[in-house]
Amino acid sequence: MGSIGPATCHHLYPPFPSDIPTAPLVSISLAKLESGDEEESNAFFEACKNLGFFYMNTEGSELGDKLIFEAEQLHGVQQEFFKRPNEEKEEYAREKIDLFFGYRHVELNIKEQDGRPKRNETYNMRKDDIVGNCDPLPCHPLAKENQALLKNYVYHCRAAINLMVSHLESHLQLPSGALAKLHRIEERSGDHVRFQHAAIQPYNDEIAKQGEHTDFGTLTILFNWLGGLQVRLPGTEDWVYVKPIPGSAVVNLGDALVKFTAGILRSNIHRVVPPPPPQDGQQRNSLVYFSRPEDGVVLRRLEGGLIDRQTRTEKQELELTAQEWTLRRSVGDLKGVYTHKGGLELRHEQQPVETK
Ligand SMILES: O=C(O)CCC(=O)C(=O)O
Ligand SMILES: [Fe+2]
Repeated sequence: MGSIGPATCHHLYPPFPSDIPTAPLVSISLAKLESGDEEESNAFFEACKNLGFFYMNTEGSELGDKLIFEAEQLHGVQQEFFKRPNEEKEEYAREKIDLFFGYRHVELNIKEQDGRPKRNETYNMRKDDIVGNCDPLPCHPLAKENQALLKNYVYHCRAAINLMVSHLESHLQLPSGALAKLHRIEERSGDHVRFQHAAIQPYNDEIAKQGEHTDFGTLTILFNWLGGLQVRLPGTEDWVYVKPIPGSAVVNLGDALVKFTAGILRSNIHRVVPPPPPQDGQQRNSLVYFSRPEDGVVLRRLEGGLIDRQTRTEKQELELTAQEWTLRRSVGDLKGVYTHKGGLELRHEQQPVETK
């Protein structure tokens, strides 16, 4: 026991404060899920129903070690990427290459030392390009140079996701493969790796509100080196920080799993705000793997197992394919928050700046 996993660079940043309330995420051991540990699997399912967020502790798992090692490497790549001149990054702007994949920035009302507006930035890299499912979109040279790393990272994230999906199938008493067959890696989907960058900025209520969201897809694997992620605790209006833990990823569930399970599982509302002091003088980068059902999969309740015991609502929900759902949620008419029980809560005032 107590084997030392790959080194992380959390210690290079000021520490996360010890005197603020934090979100009560349970920690689920990847190694125990891999070995089929029943108690751990139950704890995992409870977390998926109750908060929709948990830590995935990678300790003692070979797959986990690979994920940590690669996430640290990609963290270095993203830091280098965001330092590149704006004009260079903008060559891969989503406006130029794709509605959803590519580089995007949002200018803030505050300026860098050189007088240019500060920006929050994202770079979405499509899984299908990385694993070779289609003709790739143009991509930044740094992504090209790190193609092998990105590919390994995608496969390892997907291995962890497939494992979690198989535990979900068994708890939901669905036939083995019922969810997995909607998420085949060789099929086109909205899965992507995202580099994310937030400039040093003061807390702004308006911006914080605009960023409130649920993720659209299946499972999200997130690596954070600084605080800033907040979840709203179920049944309250309280936003609390998620403390980054070296050696653990944060995993959260997306809307697709809520739809498939008629609300058994939870995609919890969350947002990103500036890191809490003493981390507030730092630029913040996070690394996200979003998994989504295959493009053609219609998002609606599945048949069978525990799902059949869920009440059927009168309200006719829109039945869209995963691809339509993502586009309409991100750049179309369905922006807002998908709630656990109540369906889509539209927020028309929300800018299409944060796509999940
Ligand atoms: O940066 C983070 O910590 C979370 C990002 C997030 O929630 C998202 O991109 O959907
Ligand atoms: Fe998110």
